[in-house]
Amino acid sequence: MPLEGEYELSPEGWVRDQTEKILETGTTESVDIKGRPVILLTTRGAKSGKLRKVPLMRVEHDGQYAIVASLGGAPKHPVWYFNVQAEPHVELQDGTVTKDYDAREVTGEEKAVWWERGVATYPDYADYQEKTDREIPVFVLTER
Ligand SMILES: C[C@H](OP(=O)(O)OC[C@@H](O)[C@@H](O)[C@@H](O)Cn1c2nc(=O)[nH]c(=O)c-2cc2ccc(O)cc21)C(=O)N[C@@H](CCC(=O)N[C@@H](CCC(=O)O)C(=O)O)C(=O)O
Repeated sequence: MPLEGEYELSPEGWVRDQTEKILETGTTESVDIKGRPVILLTTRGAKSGKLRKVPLMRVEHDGQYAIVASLGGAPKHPVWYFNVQAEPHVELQDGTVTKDYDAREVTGEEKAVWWERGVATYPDYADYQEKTDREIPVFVLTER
């Protein structure tokens, strides 16, 4: 059951541009970061109830995805992290396909495995973790 409601795009210019391009072209393959693939996550705003669309790096394994709340190694979690904590039902678009997922924050050994997969997909994640004391959270998404 897809998430219903009006959505708002990021106020962050370059992110908004990439999100708009994905929406215009209908595929996440229309954008990339340093040649690495991107997915589009839709979350329910924890306060506004609005749908929030955020592009994230594509980290996939056997049909499951990881979403990494890196925010470039900033000291604070991205706002979408709190949205997903509040409402784990999210939508993820990969290419032209959008499906519903349940998000679960992972820790310990399970997180280590997914973190490696993330760094293998997008090496900058390792640099981001280096530059902050904040432990960068990871959610694993399982299709509903
Ligand atoms: C700027 C802020 O965005 P954010 O949710 O903190 O997310 C910051 C970034 O993570 C987000 O811009 C990502 O898309 C950036 N980003 C990545 N960010 C990552 O963290 N990890 C990635 O792997 C990643 C990859 C990526 C690839 C392409 C691209 O274009 C962007 C990429 C935002 O949208 N704020 C809104 C509010 C958003 C919101 O969810 N509001 C909640 C209220 C939340 C609250 O106040 O508690 C609501 O509606 O209820 C605003 O200020 O109006």
